[in-house]
Amino acid sequence: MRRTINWAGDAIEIIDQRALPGVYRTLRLSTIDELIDAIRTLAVRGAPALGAAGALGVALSALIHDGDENAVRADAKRIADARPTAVNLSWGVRRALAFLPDGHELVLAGAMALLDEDERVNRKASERAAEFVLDRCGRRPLRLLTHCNAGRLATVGWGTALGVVWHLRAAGHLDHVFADETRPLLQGARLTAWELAEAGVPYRLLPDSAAASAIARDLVDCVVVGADRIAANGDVANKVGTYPLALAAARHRVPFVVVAPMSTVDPEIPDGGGIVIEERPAGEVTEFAGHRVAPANAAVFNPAFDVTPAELITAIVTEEGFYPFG
Ligand SMILES: CSC[C@H]1O[C@H](OP(=O)(O)O)[C@H](O)[C@@H]1O
Repeated sequence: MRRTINWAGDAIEIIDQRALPGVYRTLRLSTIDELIDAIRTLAVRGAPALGAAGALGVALSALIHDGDENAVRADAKRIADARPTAVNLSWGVRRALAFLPDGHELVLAGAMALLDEDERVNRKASERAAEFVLDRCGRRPLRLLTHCNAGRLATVGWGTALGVVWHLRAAGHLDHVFADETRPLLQGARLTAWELAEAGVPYRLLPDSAAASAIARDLVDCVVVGADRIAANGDVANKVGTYPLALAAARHRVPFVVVAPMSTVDPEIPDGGGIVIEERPAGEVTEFAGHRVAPANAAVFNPAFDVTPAELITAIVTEEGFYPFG
């Protein structure tokens, strides 16, 4: 299956996620400005995919600026600053920068190693999470609820939360998936539903505001989501709307499981209070499909993420085990 992001000779190639589900197209990003625009407009998105974008961005800059390390480091900072919440973006930039003194070829090799590692790590983390879900919920056809898109489109390949779906489906233990549409950019309706349909997995799309009712009405066996930054104490930043899901799951004793690679853990941040939450443009809320749905100049609160406290999370599952360790 095609990677969500890859190197293509002298440019970065991505699946343009803004166009899905209606149009499947790829974009070639040949400049740093094109890459930064793709990150900011969510043509490429999702923490692990952003890690790959950061690493490949440094490789592209090293190719463009051939030996001018200061120019590459300036580009690297611009790339890392493109979106503040997912730790993977700056992590991917740092991983590639470590090879800068060795020249472009080795920077690219370092970036490609990160891409190769991503799918392996996601398969391991999601396999571990699927086993946890079966142990907790029973080895029977399960009804999962997920939020936003934490599938292969959010990673280089395979996915994190949706990686659990692939494992459970293969084992015969999946009934269906409830997919939150995930306003305002509709990653659930546009991307998760598209991935599930492509894979032939039964799903039901729901408004975010209906998710707590689905849980309250005993329609959900387990909530499984991804993450963008995990603080040292296990507080999790993820797409806005995750925190209320965790509240509803806790109230109704439904397991709430976070699946993420260790690269999404930020040990430098002691708790969720230190995670920078990206604020996005008002137009994402006041317009829908190009039509204004609110009064002109309406004041808007549009955080792209929220923080779920560790005490509301049943398990954070990584390729290395259950975080926090010990
Ligand atoms: C597997 S990371 C996916 C994670 O990233 C998404 O945010 P965005 O679409 O803004 O990049 C969302 O928080 C997902 O859970």
